[in-house]
Amino acid sequence: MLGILARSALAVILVPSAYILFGFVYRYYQRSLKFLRGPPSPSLLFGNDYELVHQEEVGILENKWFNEYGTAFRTSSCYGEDTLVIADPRAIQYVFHTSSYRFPKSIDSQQVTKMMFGRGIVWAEGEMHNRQRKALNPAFSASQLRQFLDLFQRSTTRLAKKWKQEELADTLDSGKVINVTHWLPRITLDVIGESAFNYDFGALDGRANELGEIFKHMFADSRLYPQKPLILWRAFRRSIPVSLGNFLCRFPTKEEKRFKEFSNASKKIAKSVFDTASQGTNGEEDLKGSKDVLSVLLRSNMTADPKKALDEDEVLSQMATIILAGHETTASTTTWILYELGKSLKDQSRVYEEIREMRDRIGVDGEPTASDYDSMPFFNAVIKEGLRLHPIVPTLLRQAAHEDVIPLEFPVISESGEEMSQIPISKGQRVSVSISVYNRLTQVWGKDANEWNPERFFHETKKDTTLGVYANLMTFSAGVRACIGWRFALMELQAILFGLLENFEFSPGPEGLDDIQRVPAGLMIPMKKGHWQDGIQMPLRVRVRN
Ligand code: HEM
Repeated sequence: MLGILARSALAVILVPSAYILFGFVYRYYQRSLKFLRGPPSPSLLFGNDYELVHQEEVGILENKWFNEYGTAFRTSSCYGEDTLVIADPRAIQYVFHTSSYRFPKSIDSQQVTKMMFGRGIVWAEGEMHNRQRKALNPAFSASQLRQFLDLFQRSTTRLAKKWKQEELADTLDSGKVINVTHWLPRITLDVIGESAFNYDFGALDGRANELGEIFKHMFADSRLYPQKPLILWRAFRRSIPVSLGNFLCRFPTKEEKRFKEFSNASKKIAKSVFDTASQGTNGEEDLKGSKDVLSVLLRSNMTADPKKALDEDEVLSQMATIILAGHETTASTTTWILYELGKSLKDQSRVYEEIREMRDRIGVDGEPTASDYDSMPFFNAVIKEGLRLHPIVPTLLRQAAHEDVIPLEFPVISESGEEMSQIPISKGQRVSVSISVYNRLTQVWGKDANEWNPERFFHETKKDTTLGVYANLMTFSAGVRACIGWRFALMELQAILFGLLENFEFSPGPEGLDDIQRVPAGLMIPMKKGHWQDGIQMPLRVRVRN
């Protein structure tokens, strides 16, 4: 009996150890990028992974390494795996535009996105992704989005009113320091509730709701500075056969349970709206007047070839996806733009001048149209510059579906001193695409690429390689799975920024803004140096304009 137990225990220890050892050897010889230069690996077990996810601010290490090794280099990952890190424009164009689905998301990204969003568009790959994207496209067309403009403007007016009546009532002249990250996600959550499925989260009114509670600090609590065992566990799950790794995802870690809770809660809300919408007796007729994303999706689903229509779980997963992808992203981007304008009062005044001119043109009670916003040159240059310097998804992970050769615009020097203008990779190679570094490449954006300078968009030179969906930036990603909501986000940013900057002036509080850090938590979130226990922070002095 003891013999059987001892042998079983030995097997439990030996089989995974042998597997890990085999993985080390296999990866070392088969998927090696040792011909490329890169930083030394500080640990056999963790490679550079631990220091990368524990850096104080997003991109510090990557920037240092790009300066040292060029726009493509190698880092070591857990268990001896090599990762190819790229910020080279042609390489990114090849991976995202040219190769279509040949560089799917890495296994670990897929595992985490499934926990967060279910079987929705962010998780789907290949043909399934193509089918889901086609079903969602009509809901994000330019004409459809123009109908949301009034919602963006109404919500901004409500926030401005709230600040004037509650936060700033007794401080009309001097203003008051407000943590804007407390407010902006509330307005974007309300906007996404109404635009995605005609649902009132009541976040701006401070109404408690299950989703809001789960979401509070979700990224900071679950993705910020993961402990060593968690890093090893995730790396183990991605390096075993996919079906086994996916099976292990049924036993989520404490952090991952938050993602699952979020996904379940948002699907629960979407389900009630979905049931009401799909129980209408007249089907398509009942949905005709509704312009929210869910109604448009259900309408296109009813007319689609049944083989291509989305099933109920897929529809609900899209809603969970849109709630998350569509609210925190826009709120954070607005936060970073206000931060930059708080530091550069000269630029803020210039934007305000444009707003005043627009106000004179449209009258006191008028609201700008989409083309009015687009006609404000400096205002839009500020938005582009904010998106460039602060891409809130700083890195995307991909994995080669086949053996391949990635071309480079800026050749790199190999370990043996040769110039390389392309990089051969094996099937399964992990590729980490650094959006934050590409967006600051001096070769693309000029010598002052690390500085805030919206003017650069007035003197743009033709780029050798064009990328992304907007302003040659990678902030909304690129290619077949670029952000489907980029036009939505842009219009929402324009409406919120116009409304807030017309009513308020933003400046640094007494403690200044030097301590604000861009903390890596999957998304790039602002926190105060030495005050991480206080959560997400962007304290700005807000003064009502006379
Ligand atoms: C400033 C705001 C935003 C930024 C910076 C942003 C950024 C991104 C990025 C980088 C991706 C690619 C993710 C990946 O490949 O893993 C993405 C995808 C996506 N985004 Fe956005 N996003 C923003 C706003 C929005 C909004 C407002 C919505 C919806 C209302 C939205 C919906 C989506 C969806 C559904 C995808 C998945 C697309 C696909 O895989 O085909 N995003 N976004």
